[in-house]
Amino acid sequence: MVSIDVWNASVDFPIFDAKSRSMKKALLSKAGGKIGTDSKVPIIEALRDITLSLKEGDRVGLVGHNGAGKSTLLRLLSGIYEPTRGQAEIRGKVAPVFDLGVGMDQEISGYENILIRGLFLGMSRKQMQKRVDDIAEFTELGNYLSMPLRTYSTGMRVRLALGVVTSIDPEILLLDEGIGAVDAAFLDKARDRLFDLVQRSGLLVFASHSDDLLLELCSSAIWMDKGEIRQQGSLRDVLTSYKGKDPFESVSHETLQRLGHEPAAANSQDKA
Ligand SMILES: Nc1ncnc2c1ncn2[C@@H]1O[C@H](COP(=O)(O)OP(=O)(O)OP(=O)(O)O)[C@@H](O)[C@H]1O
Repeated sequence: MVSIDVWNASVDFPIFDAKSRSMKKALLSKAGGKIGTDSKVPIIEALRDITLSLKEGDRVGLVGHNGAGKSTLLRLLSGIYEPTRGQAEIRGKVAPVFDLGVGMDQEISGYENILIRGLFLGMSRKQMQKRVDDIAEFTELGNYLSMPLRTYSTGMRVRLALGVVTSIDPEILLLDEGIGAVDAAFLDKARDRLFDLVQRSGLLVFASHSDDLLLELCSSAIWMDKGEIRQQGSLRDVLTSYKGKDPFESVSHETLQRLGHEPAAANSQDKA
């Protein structure tokens, strides 16, 4: 059974090269996590006293301002970061998709990168070999797939990375917003694959600043604020508190249609 449980977890980052007064002062003036100044070394408290319990079937959106702790929380939930205090227990195989380019090698071909990236995301060699043709077709990269990755444009890299990421079968899928930042035309093409990916993943946590993507992929949400959970609940409730207005008022017409909400009906309270 897939699940993630976190009890009173905190993640601190000591900044060893920020000893001078001016640096401390500069750090103190920045937005983001709290900066402790009790010790000689400034400490950024990226996460403080996080308690949450996620189970199979959960589709959780992570929202919050820049530096609120969303990426750090994703790394804690993936097991990449150990809590400085408290505990985290992760049951299930995690596919962390924080940066589309991670796990790619410049010197090897697109085909070889498909395999390597798939292994990195927890798939077996056999599973990836079965998916190669489908991924190749999706990317529309043709003969380029036999060329080294360093010959690709940025957009071509994104196509390849997105093709691989949307082909995996994750138990726990942790997505950072980068995936929403890809070229709009290609995202349109990738949308169905992304949706299918989320459908077949056991548990999703998705950090994003895009209401449209959150509404399409998530049903509940966590609002992070200065390293703490400020609110947790249904996606619509959390987004309404965070943004100060109902997200259905500003979401695009296309998204409303995809969600099966006509604009006129979307304002009624019983739709969620
Ligand atoms: N490796 C690190 N070393 C030091 N401080 C860090 C590190 N990673 C994150 N932080 C700090 O932790 C806090 C939370 O950062 P995090 O990246 O989790 O925020 P975020 O909510 O994902 O922000 P954004 O929306 O801008 O991506 C910030 O104050 C940031 O400066």
